[in-house]
Amino acid sequence: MNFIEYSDREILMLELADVIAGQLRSALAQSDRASMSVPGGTTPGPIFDTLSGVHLDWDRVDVILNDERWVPETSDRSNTALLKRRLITGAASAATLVPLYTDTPTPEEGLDSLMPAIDAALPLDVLVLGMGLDMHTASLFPGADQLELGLSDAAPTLLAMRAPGAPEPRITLSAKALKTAVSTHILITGDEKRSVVEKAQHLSPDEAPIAAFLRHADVHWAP
Ligand SMILES: O=C(O)[C@H](O)[C@@H](O)[C@H](O)[C@H](O)COP(=O)(O)O
Repeated sequence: MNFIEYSDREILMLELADVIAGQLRSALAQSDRASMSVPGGTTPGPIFDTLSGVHLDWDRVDVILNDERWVPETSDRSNTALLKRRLITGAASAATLVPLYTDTPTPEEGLDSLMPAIDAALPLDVLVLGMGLDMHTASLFPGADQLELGLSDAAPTLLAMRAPGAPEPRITLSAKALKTAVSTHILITGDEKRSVVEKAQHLSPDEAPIAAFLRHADVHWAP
């Protein structure tokens, strides 16, 4: 992994937003459309705030979550609601948010209707991943029911995922779909996540799913 250390979180978020904007611009210079996949959770909000104000041809950009909790947008656990509030707004409101949730009781029932639009937006130009202290990324959790398939070369683009560490059922892009990205950034903060990512380098993806992405990733860290 290429580990990049910043003096504080504010600088990390501003600089990474700038890098991502540059990579989207280059992709748009070479192609009609560009695509980016981003995590939900608590860490990336400030990057979304900055990116949403950046001027680029957002109407040619597809944005896809890495994963979603199977909850409606009214829930404060909804990653879709987070993106609508903090990324798909301002200048970036012209971007297309490719849905990763539909109103069915289970993610398994939503897969078939969501998959075609995600497939159409692949391969990814830019991938941003988060990481949990249990070494999960996207909803590829250690011990998850579909982890083996989610990490395999035979994986479909999307999978439903249930895991002891996840409070609700999830839907996630597979490692194979996420790895289509030209550029991969892993965004982590705090001392605990730094030691976890260092440890993950020496583990296999079935123990530490983040390890599936480390080799070709820039890992961005601030205390
Ligand atoms: O929906 C999610 O939970 C995410 O996509 C997930 O993979 C997240 O990136 C990590 O859990 C880190 O989350 P924090 O940033 O909240 O620590």
